[in-house]
Amino acid sequence: MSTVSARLDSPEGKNPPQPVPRLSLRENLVGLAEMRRDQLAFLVRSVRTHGDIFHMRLGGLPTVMVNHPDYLQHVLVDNHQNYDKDNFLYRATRTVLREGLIANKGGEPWRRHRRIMQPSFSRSSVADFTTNISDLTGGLLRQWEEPAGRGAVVDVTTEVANLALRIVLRALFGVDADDRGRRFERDFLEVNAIAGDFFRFPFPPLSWYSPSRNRLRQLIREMDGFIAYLIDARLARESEKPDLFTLLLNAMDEETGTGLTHEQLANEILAMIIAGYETSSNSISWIFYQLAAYPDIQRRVHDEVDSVLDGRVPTLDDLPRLTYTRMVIDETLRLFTPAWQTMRHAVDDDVIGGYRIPRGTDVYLNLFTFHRHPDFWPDPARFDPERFTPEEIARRPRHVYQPFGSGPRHCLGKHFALTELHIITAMLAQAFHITRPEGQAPVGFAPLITLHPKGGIHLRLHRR
Ligand code: HEM
Repeated sequence: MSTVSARLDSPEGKNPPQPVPRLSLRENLVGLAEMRRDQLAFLVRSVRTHGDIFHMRLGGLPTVMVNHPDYLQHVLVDNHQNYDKDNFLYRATRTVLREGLIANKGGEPWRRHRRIMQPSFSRSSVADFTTNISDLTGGLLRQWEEPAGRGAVVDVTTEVANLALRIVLRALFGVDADDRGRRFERDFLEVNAIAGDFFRFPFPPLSWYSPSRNRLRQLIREMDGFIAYLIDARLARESEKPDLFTLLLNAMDEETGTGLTHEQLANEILAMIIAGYETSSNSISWIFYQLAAYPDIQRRVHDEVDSVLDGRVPTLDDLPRLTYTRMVIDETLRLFTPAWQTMRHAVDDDVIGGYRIPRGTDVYLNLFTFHRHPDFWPDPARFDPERFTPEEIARRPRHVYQPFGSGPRHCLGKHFALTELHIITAMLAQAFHITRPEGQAPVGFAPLITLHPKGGIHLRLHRR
């Protein structure tokens, strides 16, 4: 255990809080260059060298990185009132997502929107979406039969991104994505790359005029155009039952008696779509990749879906019995956490694990390094679904695993996403045996604002 973790043993208040250990000027300068070259390697090396809490310059800006479960619990849950999203990462993200739920700074505007949207994402509401998920997945699997028949390699990442976008649009707003959906995906991937670069090296500012900043503005305009098109399409027809769109449209602020403005509505829709398809589609890509990489694990998933489903399309009631499939999903979300980094801003002075956090500090939480913490995950880089048996889960402190975050700002779409991943993985396993193309180099990470497979995942499908 690192010396920094050991400090947790001394109760706060007994000893005066210490300043957070700082990287030297030289380490920060080397780090700035290394971060641009290979952000993940830099972060992994930094926590290995400096422990669970340290002050560093992230992209040149002062930040405190925390990497211990108790520290994340403190920031996200126990003292969450002291931490909002008025920080470097979310200020940059707000350029795209504006004041939608994910990037919203916090406080009453966030609470009000969360209250409005929460009921549509409860476990029972998600049940209504499952048929859409299995219908749309069935459609993609049918399309894949032809390339599978001739042994072709499929661009899984692109196809699955489109599937996840269509699922979120259909489930939440009742409309289908046409070619505009494909364009939106391409636009957002480019936005994600520009924003990821900016996070590594925040110059020039996003508001400046330079080729990449102009391009960003153009992409945002195109994405806004897509949202306007969706809203118009939705308004043009009656919905049989109240959907999220209707709820948002009719939402009233009890204090002022006013609803969401057109602009706020559009911002929420954009945020929901991006949150809803980007992270899920990356997860599905990585799940497929891991199944192809580990034939024994894939065989166990095949056996499970065959015995539980016996050829049927999975329903919500089947999911609790697809336990091994779920363990594969959980382990994939540990190692390939798509929403891999977040930040908070200390509103007031605080103490984390005996260290002083002055008001105004940006705190960086990185789930990529966190989910590889060697004190909690033996042989952390190894892919091993057995870590998620009920016994193993019970043996670990609860908050060492949080692909969906925790506290009041945890993922609104967690049940939606897990249901989606479970159904899609089970249906894929029913239909295909998947392999990696011969001689394919291992797929690396592209650390954008979300964590992508570099170059996408391409796999060979074989009909079962
Ligand atoms: C595997 C898929 C997903 C993962 C790993 C994921 C992960 C996360 C994480 C870690 C956060 C918290 C970020 C923070 O604390 O700063 C978050 C927030 C959020 N997620 Fe997800 N998410 C996924 C899918 C979804 C889906 C499908 C939706 C909606 C359809 C969604 C909607 C949201 C929203 C609205 C927030 C912001 C909540 C708030 O600030 O109140 N997510 N997600």
